[in-house]
Amino acid sequence: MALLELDDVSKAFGSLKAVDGVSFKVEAGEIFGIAGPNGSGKSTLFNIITGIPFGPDRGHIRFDGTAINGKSGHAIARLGLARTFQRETSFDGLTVFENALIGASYGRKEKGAAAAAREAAAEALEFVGLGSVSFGRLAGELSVFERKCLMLATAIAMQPRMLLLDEPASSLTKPEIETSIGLIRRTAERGITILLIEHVLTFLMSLSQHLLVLNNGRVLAAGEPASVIADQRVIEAYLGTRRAVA
Ligand SMILES: Nc1ncnc2c1ncn2[C@@H]1O[C@H](COP(=O)(O)OP(=O)(O)OP(=O)(O)O)[C@@H](O)[C@H]1O
Repeated sequence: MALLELDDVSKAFGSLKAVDGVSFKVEAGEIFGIAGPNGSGKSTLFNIITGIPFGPDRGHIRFDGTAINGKSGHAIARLGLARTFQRETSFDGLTVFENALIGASYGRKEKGAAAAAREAAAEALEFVGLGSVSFGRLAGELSVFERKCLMLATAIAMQPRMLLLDEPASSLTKPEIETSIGLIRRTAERGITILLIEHVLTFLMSLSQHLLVLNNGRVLAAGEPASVIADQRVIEAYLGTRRAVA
């Protein structure tokens, strides 16, 4: 059984069909990439999967067999589905550690939860390379790359089964993108299934086992990444020219 399954999912804003009859499955343990031109519906798709800030108008979404469409964002997160955002989001007036602790504390109610949350926050920050600045820096003082790492750490500290990453490479330099690729690969090696939206095609190609391309809210092509980017419809709609693929 797939970990995440979308069946004929749609979301409209007035007459604009932002996501239009999208179906796909993500298997446990894989990195599944989603590409598409600006405005093709990628972020809306993440919004309706996570219920933040809204669910789909129609269609079915199942996470590990449980129907999640119509559930609140909190309920979906508690099932083990975490996300990051396209823009770096953090509580800028709190320390790096306090930010990660918010993620780590989420939904924990067991005995010793506070200590376990602190341990999870510290481990996640160490994992993304922010261990040394946990207490000495406010989130608002971090660079764009560090803020993206903090978002990732906060999500990992929630100990999710699946992580939705919205354009993790945007605004990063080439060396930062390389570091980010390694980090996402190692996140998957922790057993976290990853659904990844990205514009940077090389980023998607080097990470994804499956690739899906959206255009005008619909699935244009899906499957093994090399064959998807060689698809003439994808080249025309998303990349513009054959040269852009190389
Ligand atoms: N809350 C909203 N209200 C109205 N229209 C919206 C809303 N959110 C998205 N849209 C529209 O839905 C379409 C899909 O937007 P979406 O942000 O999902 O695309 P995207 O593929 O993520 O684009 P980008 O790569 O530029 O982030 C766009 O036309 C956008 O303007």
